[in-house]
Amino acid sequence: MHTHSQFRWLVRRGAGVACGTRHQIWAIALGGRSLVSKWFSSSSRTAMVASEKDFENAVHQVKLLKEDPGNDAKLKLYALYKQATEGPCNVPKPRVFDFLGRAKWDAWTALGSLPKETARQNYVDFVSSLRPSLTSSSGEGPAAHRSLPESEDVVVTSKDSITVITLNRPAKKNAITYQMYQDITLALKAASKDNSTITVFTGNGNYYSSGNDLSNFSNRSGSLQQMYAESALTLRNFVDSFIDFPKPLVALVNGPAVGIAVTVLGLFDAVYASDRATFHTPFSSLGITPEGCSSYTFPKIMGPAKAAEMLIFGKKITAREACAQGLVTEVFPHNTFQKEAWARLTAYAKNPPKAMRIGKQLLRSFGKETLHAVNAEECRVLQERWLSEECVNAIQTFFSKKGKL
Ligand SMILES: CCCCC/C=C/C(=O)SCCNC(=O)CCNC(=O)[C@H](O)C(C)(C)COP(=O)(O)OP(=O)(O)OC[C@H]1O[C@@H](n2cnc3c(N)ncnc32)[C@H](O)[C@@H]1OP(=O)(O)O
Repeated sequence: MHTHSQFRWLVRRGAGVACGTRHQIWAIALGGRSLVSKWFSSSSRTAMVASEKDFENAVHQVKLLKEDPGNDAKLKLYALYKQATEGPCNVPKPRVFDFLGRAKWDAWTALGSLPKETARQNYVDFVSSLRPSLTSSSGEGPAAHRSLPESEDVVVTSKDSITVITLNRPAKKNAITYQMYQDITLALKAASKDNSTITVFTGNGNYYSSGNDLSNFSNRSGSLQQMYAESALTLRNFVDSFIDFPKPLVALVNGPAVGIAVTVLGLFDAVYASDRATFHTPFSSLGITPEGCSSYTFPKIMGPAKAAEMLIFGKKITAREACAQGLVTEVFPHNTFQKEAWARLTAYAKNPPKAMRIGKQLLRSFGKETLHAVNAEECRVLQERWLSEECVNAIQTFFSKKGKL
């Protein structure tokens, strides 16, 4: 049996505007029914119908809000979410002193019999009207020595027309937290629009990354199903941002790489590795399954047998083996790795940026639809695996210090 304390999820930021209970973390000043009616009379005219995916994405975007959008907006989001997912208000009116409950109930009730599809579309439209404040931490424009101001764990800098995204949790071997998935997604979105020519990924310290932070699956209240659904969506958006990245994307693998830090390498345009790097995807021993589109890219890159050895049997390979199998572009001696790799990148970054971008498009765009489908399926399967006894036991074993790789 799983207990909630085993799985309490570490969410550092306010999270779901969409969920009724989470709204209670906001001190909502009373909006009143007339104000609520005004919102909906203006937005219910929309004729388009948002897809489930658009809606899920909008819900996810709201969780990434960097700024409080204000009480009116939060009530509007709440009401539209409830209408889109449950239909017309179906709960009793809260008591008079339950101000917050009343405000929410009023907002939802004011939507009357608005169809679910229309509410979904209005939610998506409204979220996109909030967008400027959603991405404020990773701002666009010239990439002159900027970093994500709120994130110490994912640092974005700029050098010689190259945007560098550095995983910066060396004490934890650059394990990727739930927040870091979101920060990286935002950093890639920003890098795709800034004036850099190439984007580079690397790690600070002796590890490139130990993959998913295994404490992402601990200490969270709420239902497991909801937590895993949110995680699957976050993962899907994270991987989508690699699939869709429009400029040359290069990994500088400075040390061992584990799990998702390895799998997404199949979506990079070049992978330069130190000879101290190793590549390990211990999914089966963790009771989970491949992600990062590796179930598709790895067999294509290295052939099905070598891919199975890594992804199913969890064989750890050296940088030289990874190079021989086509996952790594070139290996450098550790002592000269930074110097040699950066000399190469600085020279490449002087190429005409449009030509590089269009060249990448030609190489990659035809497989994109398949990659998105693979990503969706891998996330769906993982969502089920996270609930499995095999996975729960593996994570417990890691934290009881018996189960190191
Ligand atoms: C939500 C989306 C999910 C996406 C699905 C992704 C799947 C994956 O990525 S699967 C791969 C997950 N990663 C692992 O299983 C690696 C687990 N870590 C280890 O086995 C070892 O830590 C090591 C081999 C990577 C390094 O061993 P060692 O050199 O002996 O260093 P320590 O174990 O002492 O590590 C120092 C410190 O860092 C913590 N830590 C390292 N990796 C992780 C991690 N992945 N998650 C959480 N914490 C990690 C480790 O616990 C130590 O912490 P302290 O004891 O507090 O110092």
